[in-house]
Amino acid sequence: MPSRDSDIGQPPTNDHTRAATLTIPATEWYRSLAAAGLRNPQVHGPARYWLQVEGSFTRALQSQCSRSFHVEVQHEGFARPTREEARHLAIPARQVAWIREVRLCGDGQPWVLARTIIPLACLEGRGRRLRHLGNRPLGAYLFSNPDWLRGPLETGLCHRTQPGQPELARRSVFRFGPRALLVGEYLLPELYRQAPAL
Ligand SMILES: C=C(O[C@@H]1C=C(C(=O)O)C=C[C@H]1O)C(=O)O
Repeated sequence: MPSRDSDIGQPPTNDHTRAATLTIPATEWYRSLAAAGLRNPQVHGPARYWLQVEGSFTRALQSQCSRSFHVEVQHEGFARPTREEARHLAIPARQVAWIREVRLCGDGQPWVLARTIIPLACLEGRGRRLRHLGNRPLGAYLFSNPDWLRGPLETGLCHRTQPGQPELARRSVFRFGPRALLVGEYLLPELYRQAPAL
């Protein structure tokens, strides 16, 4: 079912700066790349590798960098997920979650915008660390613990309101027993319009 992402804490979209284009637009999610491809064949272009890469996305981005990789936190804190996100995670619609929005930057440039919804149940015990990641990539936490398992990857088509905003996205739920968190990764054109990935 198509859904809308929230724009929690984002700068106004009529601000014609690069910062304003680095926001997450409303996105429709599809269960497969093929299903999204019927709507937008771009998913079969140079972005395809990034929409499907398995394992740590951070690792994949790091191997594409020639100089450096870093994470820039945009917003982090307790807030309400969108209704669709809450439904997807099977949490009560009004319950707050820890919401983390970051830019994943390669060679000094933003390549990916990421939005992660971390329900309260994930923040207990060792999960307390999830509130204190700062500029350390979430992937390092998730992939250092083999108990966290990723569910199927969905493909997202974004409704851009400005050039330079992400057009294509991917997301998946990570589960550890009864705990589940939702990671969305929105690809900026700078990532896949450069030299072809692997
Ligand atoms: C989930 C991963 O973590 C990456 C790091 C993120 C963060 O630090 O917030 C968010 C999305 C990811 O692409 C990964 O590396 O696969």
